[in-house]
Amino acid sequence: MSAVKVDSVNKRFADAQVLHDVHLDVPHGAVIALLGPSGCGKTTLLRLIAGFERPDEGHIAFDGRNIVSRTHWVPPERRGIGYVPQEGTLFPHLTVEGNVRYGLPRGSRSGRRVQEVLDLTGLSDLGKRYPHEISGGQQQRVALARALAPGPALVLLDEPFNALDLDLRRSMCEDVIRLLRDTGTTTVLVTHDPGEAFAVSDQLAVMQAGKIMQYDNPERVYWKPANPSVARLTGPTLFLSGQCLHGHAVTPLGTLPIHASCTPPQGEAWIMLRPEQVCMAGGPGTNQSSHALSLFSHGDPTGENRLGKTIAARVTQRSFRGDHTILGVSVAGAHVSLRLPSLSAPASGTIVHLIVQGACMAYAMH
Ligand SMILES: Nc1ncnc2c1ncn2[C@@H]1O[C@H](COP(=O)(O)OP(=O)(O)OP(=O)(O)O)[C@@H](O)[C@H]1O
Repeated sequence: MSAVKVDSVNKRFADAQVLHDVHLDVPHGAVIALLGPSGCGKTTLLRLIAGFERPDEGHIAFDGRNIVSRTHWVPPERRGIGYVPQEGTLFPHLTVEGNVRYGLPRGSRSGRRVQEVLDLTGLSDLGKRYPHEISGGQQQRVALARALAPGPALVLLDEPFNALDLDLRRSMCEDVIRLLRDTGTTTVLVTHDPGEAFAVSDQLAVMQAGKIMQYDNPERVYWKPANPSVARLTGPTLFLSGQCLHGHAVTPLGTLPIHASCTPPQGEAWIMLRPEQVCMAGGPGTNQSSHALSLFSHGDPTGENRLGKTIAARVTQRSFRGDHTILGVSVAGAHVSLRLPSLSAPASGTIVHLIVQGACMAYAMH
C-alpha cells in the first residue's frame, strides 16, 4: 500500500495554474525527492500534502485514508504528518527543548520524549540554548527534531538545509535521511540540487512548470531522461543532432546505440549523451588508451555498453574548471562541447580520438 497517493491534483493561485494534473505515489518507508527549478510548484505540492493549502481538484490519500477530496478535508493537525519548512521557524523565546516540546500534542509533552528526540538528532548538548545561540544547521536540526517528536509516519522536508553551503548541506541532508530511514519514516524531500536528490532518494520526481515530467529511480532518471528538459534539470548534457535508424543514431560522434527503453523518432532527432560517456581513446604521446579501455572492461552504468569505433576530433577550445575541463572539439563538421577530467585534458589544437561509452537517448526535434 502507498503511504501517500496524490491523484489528479490541480492548484491555481489567482489566475496562475501552479500544479497541473499531478499524480504521485509514495511507497511506505521510501525516500522520495521532488526536484525542479525555482517556482515549479514543489513547495505547493508539499503544502497540499501537509494540509496548509487546498487543491482545486484532485484527491490525496495518506496511509490508505482519504485526507483530501471534493467532499472530504482532514485538517493539518489531524493528519499526523511532520513538516520541516525551508528556514527560520523556531520560536526565538523558547529554548531548543522548548521548541521540540512544542511539536508534541498538548497533554503528552513529556520531558522523556523530548530527551529521546534530542538524542536521536544529536542535539542533547544544546537543549538549554536559545535559537540565536546555535548555528543555522543546528537550528534546522531542531526544526527536524520538533517535526519528529510526535513520531509521524511521514515527514516532508522543504529544502531544510538550503541556507548552508554545499558540502555541509549535502552531509547534513545525508545524516538526516539516514536517521529517517532508521526510524522507518516515509520521507518526501524537496530539493533543486540533483546531486542531493540522487544521493538520498529511492525515487525521484522531476517537476517543471507545475507538472511531474518523470518519476523513476535516480539511475533511470539520469541515464534515460523522459525528455530534454528532464535531461537538463538532472545534470550536464551533450546534445547532438543525428538521424535515427533501426535503434541506432548516426551522429558526429559515430553511430551510437539508442537505449532499448527509448522510443526514438524516425529520422532527424536530438541525441542526448551525458558528457562523461565520451572519453579519449588515446592520442599521439598520451597513454589514454589503456584508461579508456579499462572503463569498458568494468561494465557500463548505462547498462547497454558496447565498444564503439574511435573518432578523430580537433580540440578548438579549452576551459579549465578545476576538477574538469570543458573542451570544444571539431568533429565531422560539427562543434561539440566535451567535459573531461582536467588531468587528461589535452591542449588546444591537439587531435584526439574519442570513444563513446553506452547508449544514448533520442528526442523529436520540435
Ligand atoms: N500563496 C500564494 N499565492 C500566490 N502565488 C503563490 C503562492 N504560493 C506560491 N505561489 C506561486 O506558485 C508558484 C510555485 O511556487 P512554489 O513555492 O510551489 O515553487 P517551488 O518550486 O517550491 O519554488 P522554490 O524552489 O523557489 O521554493 C510560484 O510562481 C509562486 O510564486
